[in-house]
Amino acid sequence: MPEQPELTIQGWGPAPATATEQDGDGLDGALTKAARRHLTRELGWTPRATPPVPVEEIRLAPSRLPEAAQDALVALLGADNVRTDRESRLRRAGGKSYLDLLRRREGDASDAPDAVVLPGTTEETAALLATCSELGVVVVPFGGGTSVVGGLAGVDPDDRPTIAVDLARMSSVQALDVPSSMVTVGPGMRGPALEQELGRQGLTFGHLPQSWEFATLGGYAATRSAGQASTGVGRFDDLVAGLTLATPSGVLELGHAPASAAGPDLLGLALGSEGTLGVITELKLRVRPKPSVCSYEGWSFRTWPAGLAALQNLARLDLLPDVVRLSDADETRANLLMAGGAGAKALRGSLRARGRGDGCMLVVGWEGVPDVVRARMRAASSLLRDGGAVRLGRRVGESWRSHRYSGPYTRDRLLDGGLMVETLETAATWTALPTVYDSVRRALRESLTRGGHQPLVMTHLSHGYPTGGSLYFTVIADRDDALPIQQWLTAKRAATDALLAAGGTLTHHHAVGADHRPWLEREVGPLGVEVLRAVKERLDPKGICNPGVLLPD
Ligand SMILES: Cc1cc2nc3c(=O)[nH]c(=O)nc-3n(C[C@H](O)[C@H](O)[C@H](O)COP(=O)(O)OP(=O)(O)OC[C@H]3O[C@@H](n4cnc5c(N)ncnc54)[C@H](O)[C@@H]3O)c2cc1C
Repeated sequence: MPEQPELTIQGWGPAPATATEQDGDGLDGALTKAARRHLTRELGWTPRATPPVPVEEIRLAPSRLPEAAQDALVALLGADNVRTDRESRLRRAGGKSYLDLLRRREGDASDAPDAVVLPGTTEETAALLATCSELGVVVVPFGGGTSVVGGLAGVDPDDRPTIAVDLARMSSVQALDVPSSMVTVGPGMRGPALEQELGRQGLTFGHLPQSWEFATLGGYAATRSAGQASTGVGRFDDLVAGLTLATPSGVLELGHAPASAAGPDLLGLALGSEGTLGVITELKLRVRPKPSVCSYEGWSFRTWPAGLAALQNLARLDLLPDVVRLSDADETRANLLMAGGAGAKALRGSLRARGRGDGCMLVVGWEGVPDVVRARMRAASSLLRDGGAVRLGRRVGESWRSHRYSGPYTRDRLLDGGLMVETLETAATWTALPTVYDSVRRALRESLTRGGHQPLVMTHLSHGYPTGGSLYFTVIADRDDALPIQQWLTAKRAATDALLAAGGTLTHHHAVGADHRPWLEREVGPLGVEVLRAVKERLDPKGICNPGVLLPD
């Protein structure tokens, strides 16, 4: 089993996230002077050190796992693979949403599992699920722990003991079928390790979400993730050729041939099942040759509607680049202020000189063989110019590419400095996108206005499709230190109601989890919920598989 770094308990990254106080306000230089000025002025925020409590002070209740149940699990998996120690339980407590981070930073680990178990094979996992079903022990599959929708909350209406099933022991490549461009992997494997193995054969998988360093392949399948290059390579669900799902009622092997007409697609039931039907124990994934050319560049539109119209036109003609990321004016300004340095200053100056203000930045990326990349770039560039865009060049594209995993590290520092920072996402048709954009921004601004100051709501469109795209909102506000959880819950409720009313989907790639499940019926209808419930009842009759997520109460 390859060693993979553990994710820190109270924030992001492999090292313990403790607030360092070099400049006295917890920010540790995470903001440029210009960005700091912008945030203090816009948000009415006073930078202040609000570090997390020391990890030793996080409150953890004693394990409720009965001794007989623990003995049964040890008999199945061996003592090393059944853990009830403090550190193992704390590391599997919840995910990495803003609410998760707030709780952990305040010293609350009430959502920690009673034990952590590590099965090594599909057979062991199936036996584990059957045993837990008999014993009435709730099972929460645990991949990388990067859920941002409360997917690991472990809430059980019957308050039964809960174990986290960590898939870390199943994290290697099991087979590589080069002629069929298919790799078989364990669900606990992470992207960097997979890319390293594939790279030796001149291959790549290419699924690159911002959580890439820590999230697992099983987690991507269970949540229907989308990576930054999904416009080109497809969503994670497009990349799954088959999988094995161990359930309390037996094992399902799904997806055999490259395509099939043998009835409805059961593979689709497992994708996005968020641990409610069982544990994904093996994945067959589509891979492709490593691109010989990767070309990233920046463009600028005068306005957000002009950018949307140009992307819609590219989508219609099947000319969307592999990576597409159009930032609105607020996100563009914030990114330029955050970038600092001579390059960003010069760029702002040049845009202003052309009378475009900061504009709306578009980052595009093309990958593949040189002739094809060149032809696609030429055709798309001509349409972007026709749509009013000016080319900013490769430096802008490469700068985005080299910083694309840094956001969550910066977020920890902003939380240390007294800010609220969270994201949410949706997708809508090209027709509905402008209304969804306006409605969600309005809802967030109205619900988070404090002391006459509105929050900063920054948006980008990424993940383009022929029929529409995904909108990703980042919200920054002065934190209400007295009621921080309530502050975000109010805003989240308002934004979710707004996006559904305007025609957006409940979630484009973060999944439903515990946080979105009250709205699932509005997305799939009452009959849709009943169908999902019926499937769960057949596969998991005792309701032990992650009961707190996906399906509404
Ligand atoms: C900073 C940050 C950036 C992010 N960026 C993106 C992004 O760009 N794109 C994106 O799509 N998502 C993103 N996410 C969300 C998150 O990374 C994804 O949802 C990811 O797919 C979760 O994978 P994981 O291995 O961490 O799963 P976990 O968080 O461990 O689990 C997520 C859910 O899946 C279930 N599960 C996990 N493994 C299995 C399994 N083997 N079998 C059955 N159920 C399982 C869990 O029970 C849980 O309900 C981001 C999250 C963070 C914190």
